Amino acid sequence: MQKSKCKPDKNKGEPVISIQGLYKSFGTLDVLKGIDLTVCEGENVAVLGKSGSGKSVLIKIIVGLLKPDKGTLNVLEKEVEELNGKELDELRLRIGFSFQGSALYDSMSVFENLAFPLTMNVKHLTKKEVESAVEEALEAVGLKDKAERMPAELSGGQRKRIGIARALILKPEIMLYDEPTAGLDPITSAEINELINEVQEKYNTSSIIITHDLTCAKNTCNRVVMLVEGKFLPSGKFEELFGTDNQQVKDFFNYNFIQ
Ligand SMILES: Nc1ncnc2c1ncn2[C@@H]1O[C@H](COP(=O)(O)OP(=O)(O)OP(=O)(O)O)[C@@H](O)[C@H]1O
Repeated sequence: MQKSKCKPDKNKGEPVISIQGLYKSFGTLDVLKGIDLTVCEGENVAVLGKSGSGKSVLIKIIVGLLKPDKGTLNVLEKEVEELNGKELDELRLRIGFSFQGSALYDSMSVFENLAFPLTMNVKHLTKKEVESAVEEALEAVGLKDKAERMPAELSGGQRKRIGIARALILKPEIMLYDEPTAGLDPITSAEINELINEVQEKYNTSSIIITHDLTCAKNTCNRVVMLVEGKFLPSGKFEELFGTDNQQVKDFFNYNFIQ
């Protein structure tokens, strides 16, 4: 497959996600109707779209959890549809997923939550190596002192941070954030936005950030794409999209509060 070029940011590198002509339907419901998307190394891209527009379906296709009906999908130089189960698992280890609800194991301490994906996926690590990897991930999210806490003892913002630390523990090349600021107050949301930017800088991750939060999109993303009726509107910097004449974009922006 020919890779598309990245233009938006002069500092950004080669494409790490390249999607062309992607279609997905469920029965008579046509969700994705010819999606093209390129995400470059070190780039943060926000995917906006109203509820039910297909953002999660797109993410699931990217990580191989759903098969597209048509189209090509290249992730980290792998043609996803050609991978067998083992190869898909290997690819997924290079992708960090920050879930909307943080998805921590309630019966495990913060330390155990972070150590778990590491010991499951990397063989022959010493106890000391696991401890130092957990410590580094906790430090990256500013919660080094919370290793012994249980998830129930953390605030919503702290749980989000731990969820991000867990996604970072395997040093992913791509981060997928699903509504990273949902349910958080404006100050905590701003802290999470800052953390997303720190992760991008420190780990040089490329990210897709699914969000309804326009402040999050504005403050964390190099580029914004908007999913409308199964297709992406032309992408651009946040300000370009904000200033557009397109009525669907204007409606979306009018309905979503921006600070
Ligand atoms: N496995 C599935 N089987 C049938 N329909 C599905 C399946 N997964 C998603 N859908 C449908 O596809 C559409 C898009 O769903 P999706 O979860 O991607 O929306 P979304 O944009 O992420 O919404 P939200 O912002 O509310 O999370 C919805 O109508 C949903 O019901």
